[in-house]
This record gives sequence, structure tokens and C-alpha cells, in this order.
Amino acid sequence: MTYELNVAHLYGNLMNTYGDVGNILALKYYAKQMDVHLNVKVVSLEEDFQAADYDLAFFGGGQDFEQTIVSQDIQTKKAELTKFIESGGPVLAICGGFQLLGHYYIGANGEKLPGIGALDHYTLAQDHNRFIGDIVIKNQETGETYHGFENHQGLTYLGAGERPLGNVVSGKGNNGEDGTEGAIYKNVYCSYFHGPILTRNGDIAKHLLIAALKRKFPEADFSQQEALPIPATF
Ligand SMILES: NC(=O)CC[C@H](N)C(=O)O
Repeated sequence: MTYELNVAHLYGNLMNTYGDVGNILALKYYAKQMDVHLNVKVVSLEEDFQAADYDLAFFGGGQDFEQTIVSQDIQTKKAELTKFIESGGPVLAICGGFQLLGHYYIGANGEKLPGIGALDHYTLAQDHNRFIGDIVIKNQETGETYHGFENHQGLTYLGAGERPLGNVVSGKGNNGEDGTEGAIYKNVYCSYFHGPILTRNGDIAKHLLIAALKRKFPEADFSQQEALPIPATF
């Protein structure tokens, strides 16, 4: 294949709830059609993440137990992850991963887990409740509709510079009250969707891959890749 991208699968052995690893398979599927080979490496506890080594990062969801462990270790990667994000590195973060890119997450037992604050949101706990079920949202900028399944107790509130991945058409979304779901900041896409999100919403896989390609190969023409049709799979 003509192009190669290096993908960091952050804490892939711990943050892998509800088949989130399927996002890696979906990325590979779309990348192949774009003439792109993906080198995927799990970057987990006590392993080094250097912004310069990667072109794309994926951070899946997890239970509170795994999130407690990851919230400590990720502090050692905070500077390089923030550098990657600030320099336009594309990231997909789902549920627990989404929460830990923000300032903090309050778990179901009331424990406060620090995030890395690379994005400006924070997550509070629900009172003995979870949002579980199918969800549909619409992205106002692209007009794209995304379908998924949410299962979270956290209530996330977006901060400065973040816009939602979409507005809730049906389901609960970030907090069940302000109609937002997920977040977009620079080339970071966050969502509460499992499913996994990319197998049902190939447009997001395409946005991530195109962003990574343009960032790594600024001189190349990716109009063919951008024209790749995305089948409706929900
Ligand atoms: N599915 C998940 O990643 C769950 C994240 C977090 N433990 C919550 O319940 O909100």
C-alpha cells in the first residue's frame, strides 16, 4: 500500500468495553480501501507514548475499576498526549476514554478520578442510575446522522473550545439535559457510543483517517480517498 499510518491503541488491554476494539478493525477496513496500511500498537501501563511516533490514537471505554488504574498511569502520558492533540493529531475516544481526556470523572462510588485535562470537559456521577440504550444524534456542521448504543453512568459537561459530536435526536447523550453528545476538539472525536461506533458510522472513520493522512503527508492529494463512499451500516 502507498501510505502507512502509526496508530496508538491507548490501554487497549484495559479499556476495551463492549467491543470497542472493533473500532480498530473498522479503521483497518476503511484504511485498506484508501490504500493505507495501519501499524497498530497497544500502548498501556508504564509504556511510553511519544507524540512524534504516532499519526492517530484510539482510546476505548472501560469500567470504573479499569478507569481507576488508567487514570493514574495516564498522568505520565499527559504532556505527550496533550502535545499530540494540540498539534492536530486525530484521536477517537469512547466513553471512559472520553471522560479521561477531560478534567476529571466521578465514579459510581463517588471517587474522583483525574483526567488529563487535554479537553475542557468534566464528568459527574449519576445517583444510582445509568444511561443505557440506543441513541441517534445529528452533527450540525456536516448534517451527518450517527447511530449507536450508550451505556454510562457519567454525566459529561463540555467546556471551552469543544463542540458536540452531535445533537441528540433520541437517547440521552452527554448528560441527559443539554442535548449534546460527545465532543469535537481540533481533530479529537469523543463519544459515548459503543457498538462499536466506527462500524456503524463509517463517516467518522473517514474523517479520522483523512485528518491523519493530510497531517502526515501535507503535499499529497487525497481527493480520491475523500471521495470514498461510506455505506449505511446501521
Ligand atoms: N462504557 C464505559 O466506558 C463506561 C465509562 C464509565 N465507567 C461510566 O460508567 O460512565
